[in-house]
Amino acid sequence: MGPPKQLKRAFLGFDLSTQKLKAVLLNCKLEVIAAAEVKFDTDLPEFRTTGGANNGPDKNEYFVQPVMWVKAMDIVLDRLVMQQADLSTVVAISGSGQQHGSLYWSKHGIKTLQNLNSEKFLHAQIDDSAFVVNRTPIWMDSTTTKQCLEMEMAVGGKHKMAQLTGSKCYERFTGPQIRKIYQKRCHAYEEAKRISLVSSFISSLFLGSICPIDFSDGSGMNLLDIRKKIWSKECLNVCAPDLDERLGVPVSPNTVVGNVSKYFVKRFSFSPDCKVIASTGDNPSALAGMLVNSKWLTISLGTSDTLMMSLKEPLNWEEGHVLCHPTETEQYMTLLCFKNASLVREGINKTTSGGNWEKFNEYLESTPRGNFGNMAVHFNDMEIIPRAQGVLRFSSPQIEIRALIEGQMLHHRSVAEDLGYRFGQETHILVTGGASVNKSILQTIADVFNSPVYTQDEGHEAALMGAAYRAAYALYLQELDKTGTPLCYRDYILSLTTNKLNLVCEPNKDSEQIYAPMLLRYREMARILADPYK
Ligand SMILES: Nc1ncnc2c1ncn2[C@@H]1O[C@H](COP(=O)(O)OP(=O)(O)O)[C@@H](O)[C@H]1O
Ligand SMILES: O=C(CO)[C@@H](O)[C@H](O)COP(=O)(O)O
Repeated sequence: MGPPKQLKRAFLGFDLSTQKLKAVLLNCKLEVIAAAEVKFDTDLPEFRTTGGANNGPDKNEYFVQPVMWVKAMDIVLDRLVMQQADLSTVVAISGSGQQHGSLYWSKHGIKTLQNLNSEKFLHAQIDDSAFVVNRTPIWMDSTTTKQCLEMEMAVGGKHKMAQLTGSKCYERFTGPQIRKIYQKRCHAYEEAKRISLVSSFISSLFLGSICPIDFSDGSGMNLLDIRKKIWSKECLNVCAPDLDERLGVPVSPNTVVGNVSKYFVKRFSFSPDCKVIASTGDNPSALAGMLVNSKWLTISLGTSDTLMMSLKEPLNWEEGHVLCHPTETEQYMTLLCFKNASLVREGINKTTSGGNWEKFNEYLESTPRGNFGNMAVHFNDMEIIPRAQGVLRFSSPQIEIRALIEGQMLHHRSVAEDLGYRFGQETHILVTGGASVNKSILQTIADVFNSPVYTQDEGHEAALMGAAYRAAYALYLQELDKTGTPLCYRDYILSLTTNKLNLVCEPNKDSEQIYAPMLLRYREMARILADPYK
């Protein structure tokens, strides 16, 4: 006799971020029982990505062929099966997707998705013909300045846009990107029957039909009224015609959107009762995976560096983003995103240390905090806040590396402080993402922010864990006796698992003394580089 049925329940989470597709299978105690990943640059070289993206012919143009993500899903599922993962025990699936990217489904693509043949790979069916745009814009793209201005002007200015949607128009946000496609490729826009975000695309694959967009990731589009949680008619009208029918109705991130499609039942032995939950953006998902209260500052060092906090009420920020919260659905979260992040660190690691992070850290640690006042700027790509491009470098590897890491963290702190954040010993910072394994970088964060830095014990990134946790919670809500009062997300997840936090670094005593004057100088440097237009 096997274990009782209840104990065999498993939750499956995906994270389709910039550089990889990751999958994790959790048991009923939310312990990891299998995990797999597909790295786009090396596992799918035929798509010729660098850091998960393709460069377009225009300056600051970035795209991805959506079939790469479909193929990655075939491979990651096979890799889970190769680890003997029993997918028949999965009771709920959810995902986390890089934010803002959009996929444009053809009529044929939607029909194919609804009638998948389980004898074949997904990518052999959901191929180029499933999408009317095969160079799908991703978050790194910043070629929509014109569309941003047009949209802001039409709704009454950038403050009005920010008040309504949580952000002024940003080039990578989906609304301006959709408008650009409508203007430049009008025929393709007309042929697009539905538009998915990367997150809702993940759930669509499992559902076998187009899945709605959730409020939280939907807040990264400049199209959603974040207070009413419906598409803003004003924004839709200034973006592109008949957009509401292409987007569908937005839903709560806790929504059970349906059962897994027959394709997965036949090909991977999923139970026909397995539920598909709306997926969300990777930053909201990271916040869901971190399980800390609203007093914590959370930082993700993925391809982008992001700073996030939970919020009870929306703020009216001039810069940065306010999104609907992914788990406390009446609440909000703040997000600051910096584009020149891991890929810049990786580039400098290659040129100074032959790609060896240990050597990189030796250089970093061989220089004193404050680096004799030397601070670098590495806005290789157009930075998001401020909108600035330009580089200031140093010749010795020791000075160069400390100037880079301190410069990046000073930049993050100065932008956050300009928006009203305050940091100090009472602030607690939890860090996740690929670069969070690097203790020397974490020590620099502790010093520059003058705050203790923690990591989670999971061994897997928060965005990925957040996807599987959210699947478990949405199912709990659905299964709950209608008369019962549900636990909130955090209490429910913490009733099944503990949040093991490791204190990794504490700030040195003289941190504030060293970095306060550097912060002032850094602000000035970033201001000089900032594009005068915005
Ligand atoms: N030891 C390390 N030190 C610093 N950065 C690292 C280290 N290991 C991995 N990284 C960085 O992590 C990044 C990938 O992070 P990840 O969170 O997986 O990205 P994403 O989720 O955006 O695909 C890489 O670009 C790499 O530079
Ligand atoms: O644009 C944003 C957030 O607004 C990025 O943070 C993307 O969501 C990509 O995330 P990572 O791949 O860096 O995690």
